[in-house]
Amino acid sequence: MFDSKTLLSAMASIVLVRNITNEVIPHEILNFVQSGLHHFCRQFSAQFTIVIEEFQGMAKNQVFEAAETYLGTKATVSTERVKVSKSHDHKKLSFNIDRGEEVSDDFEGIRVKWKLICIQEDGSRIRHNDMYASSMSEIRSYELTFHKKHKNKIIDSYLPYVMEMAKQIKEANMAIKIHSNDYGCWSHEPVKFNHPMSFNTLAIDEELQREIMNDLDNFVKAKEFYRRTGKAWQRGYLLYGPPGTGKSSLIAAMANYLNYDIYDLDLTDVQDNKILKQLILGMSNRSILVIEDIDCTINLQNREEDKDVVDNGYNKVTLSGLLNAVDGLWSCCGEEHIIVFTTNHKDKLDPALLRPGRMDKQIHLSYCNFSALKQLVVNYLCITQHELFEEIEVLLGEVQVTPAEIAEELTKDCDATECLEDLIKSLQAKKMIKEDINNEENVKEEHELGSYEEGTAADSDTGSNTNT
Ligand SMILES: Nc1ncnc2c1ncn2[C@@H]1O[C@H](COP(=O)(O)OP(=O)(O)OP(=O)(O)O)[C@@H](O)[C@H]1O
Repeated sequence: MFDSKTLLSAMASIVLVRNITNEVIPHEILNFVQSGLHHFCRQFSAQFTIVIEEFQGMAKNQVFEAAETYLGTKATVSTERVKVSKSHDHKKLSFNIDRGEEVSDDFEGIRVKWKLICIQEDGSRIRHNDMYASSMSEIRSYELTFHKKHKNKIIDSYLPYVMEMAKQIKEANMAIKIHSNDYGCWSHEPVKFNHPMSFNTLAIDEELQREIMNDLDNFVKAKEFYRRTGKAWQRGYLLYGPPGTGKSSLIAAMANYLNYDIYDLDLTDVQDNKILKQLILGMSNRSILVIEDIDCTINLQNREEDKDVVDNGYNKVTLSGLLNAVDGLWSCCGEEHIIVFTTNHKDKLDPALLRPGRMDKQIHLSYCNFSALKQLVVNYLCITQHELFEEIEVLLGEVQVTPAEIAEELTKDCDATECLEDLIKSLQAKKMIKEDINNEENVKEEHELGSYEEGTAADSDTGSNTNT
């Protein structure tokens, strides 16, 4: 056996020979010999390697980007070293494999190996502990290695799978943004959408909630359906109901559920139809266009008035312009668009806006029922049961109260019982007002009826007199 001295001197000799070789033999010749050797060995190898470089000319290689994202989810499992980062735009931490690290993955029973290779422009490899390697001059690539016999499967199925998975991971990790329009274009710096409303906290009828969620699920999966039927991949929703019944809250829950950006369009700030079209074209895929209080938006009530609108030179967006932008030829330029109109007065809208195909789903958000109340109590008071529930349920059947009004009562700074007692008092007060109004109306009706009867009695008296 070797003693440690012999071993040390052997290693020192190897290093010396390597250094001398590196210095005496020019770099180009060394590279040539190395690659020749690799080529020779590859002929006898059962392995096949695909190289995925970071850049394709000046442009980023999308396969590299996808691999980077996809491998981030594998890195924490199968490597000993990972890089971690988080950008402002991301919801969660991102993991990446480090230089020279290897990650294995299994696809339909095939084992593949990924390795991140970093090479400096002079051709030397950078390892993860190369502290002084300049990142500016490094050329990165992934090597994907697997058994030769799986070549077709990896190219035809595995790589597309990696691309698709990366897309999904990216979309799920992107923070939602809310965009607003200003001077004819979307703001350059959209705001991070931090609205916490979700379908778990939204207080609406359970059945309605299930229906909406199913509708959204089906929409997201329906790419092939829209392609087959020749329709733009978009869906229109009309949310209508009194103020404070949760129209904006539902939009927030939809955006959070789908992880879609929101484009909040203020039509009063859009100068004409052309700009409106540009704004809609400027939306990204997988997003929700929101036009709130459509009934209050000037000049949109009636298509007949379009001519006057153009003439008055003030706000030139017309109903036809809006309808064209939303479902005309240009609407097909984007994908996965949801368009939401809200109104407190559905009856004021032009029927053209409501026709099937434009507003695929019309959702009535109404006053609070008992199931919605229970959700609000869970949200605000963190309780699911209370002895006062029975009384509240009866009162909710007798008065109309919006979720917003109830939320206000439940956010008062007191304990659960006090809050519910206050809520009962406010419901009783509403009930009394309603009864007073009803009484007044009854008295008025009786009075009118009395006058009418007196009048007809007088008429018939006169009539009989005349007849006689
Ligand atoms: N269905 C609901 N579930 C939970 N909270 C609700 C609901 N409806 C209203 N709220 C509460 O009331 C507030 C106002 O509701 P929201 O803005 O969603 O109503 P809206 O119907 O859009 O009103 P408006 O027509 O005035 O725009 C919300 O911030 C939320 O706190």
